[in-house]
Amino acid sequence: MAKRIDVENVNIYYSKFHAVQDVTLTIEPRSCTAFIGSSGCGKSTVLRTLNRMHEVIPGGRVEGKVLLDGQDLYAPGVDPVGVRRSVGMVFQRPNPFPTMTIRDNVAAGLRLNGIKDKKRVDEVVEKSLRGANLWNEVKDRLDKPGAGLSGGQQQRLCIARAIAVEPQVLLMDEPCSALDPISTLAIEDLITELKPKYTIVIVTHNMQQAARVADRTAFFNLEAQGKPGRLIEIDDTTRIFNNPKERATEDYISGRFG
Ligand SMILES: Nc1ncnc2c1ncn2[C@@H]1O[C@H](COP(=O)(O)OP(=O)(O)OP(=O)(O)O)[C@@H](O)[C@H]1O
Repeated sequence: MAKRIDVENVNIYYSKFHAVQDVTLTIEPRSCTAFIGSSGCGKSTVLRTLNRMHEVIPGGRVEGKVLLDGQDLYAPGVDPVGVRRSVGMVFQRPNPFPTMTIRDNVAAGLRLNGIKDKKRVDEVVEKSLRGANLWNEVKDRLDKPGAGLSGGQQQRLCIARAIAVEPQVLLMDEPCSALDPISTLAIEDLITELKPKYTIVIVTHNMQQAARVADRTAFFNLEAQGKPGRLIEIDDTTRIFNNPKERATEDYISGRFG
């Protein structure tokens, strides 16, 4: 189910602004890769090119290739909606559909995919909520609004919603930044549990978090304000944190910069 992602010579623009320059990297399946780096260096922008969300932004443009198990997501004729189905995304702020029940939040994507049979929908809802470690907390209130859950529960609901459609890749853009430490640990545990089945990419400002959950870490940097962000290096997380190849990475990791 999990797929390998190869990013090849990707340049990313917001209208005329060249936001990210010439990124080439590989993201391995059945593992978690963290994107770290100082504010504005393009981590979220790169993340959004992995499921063609960048082009939803007016003026958003991508050059280069993003291959999912060898298939270019940007090749002519590829349907971006299909791409977003196989490459799911969880955002910084939990964003359940506020008026929908917990059950309907998880089932939303299934219905869009044409799965309407109630028994089947209920099975997938339970499996997804169990997968997101939320089932025991919500099984007696599936018909209550998703907005009534705590922030941490809402974020796990969003993860359940994302995994319900069985994506091959899960992108997470600072998924814990709005959460308290206990909820953050719950999400980190969940990432560790999901890793064997998915390709996970997480943007995080929290270096301890990257060290805890990520097998590989990519460090991005800005040469100067107004210049495009660049990938400095990607390597095993232990290597990035203990023995990086590049001076800029070491400066960032040791807090001398950023
Ligand atoms: N919608 C947008 N329109 C125009 N420029 C944008 C837009 N979103 C981001 N940018 C610019 O692109 C660059 C990269 O932004 P991005 O949000 O990807 O960085 P980041 O590393 O994720 O930052 P942070 O850690 O602060 O979230 C920045 O210069 C930012 O101002």
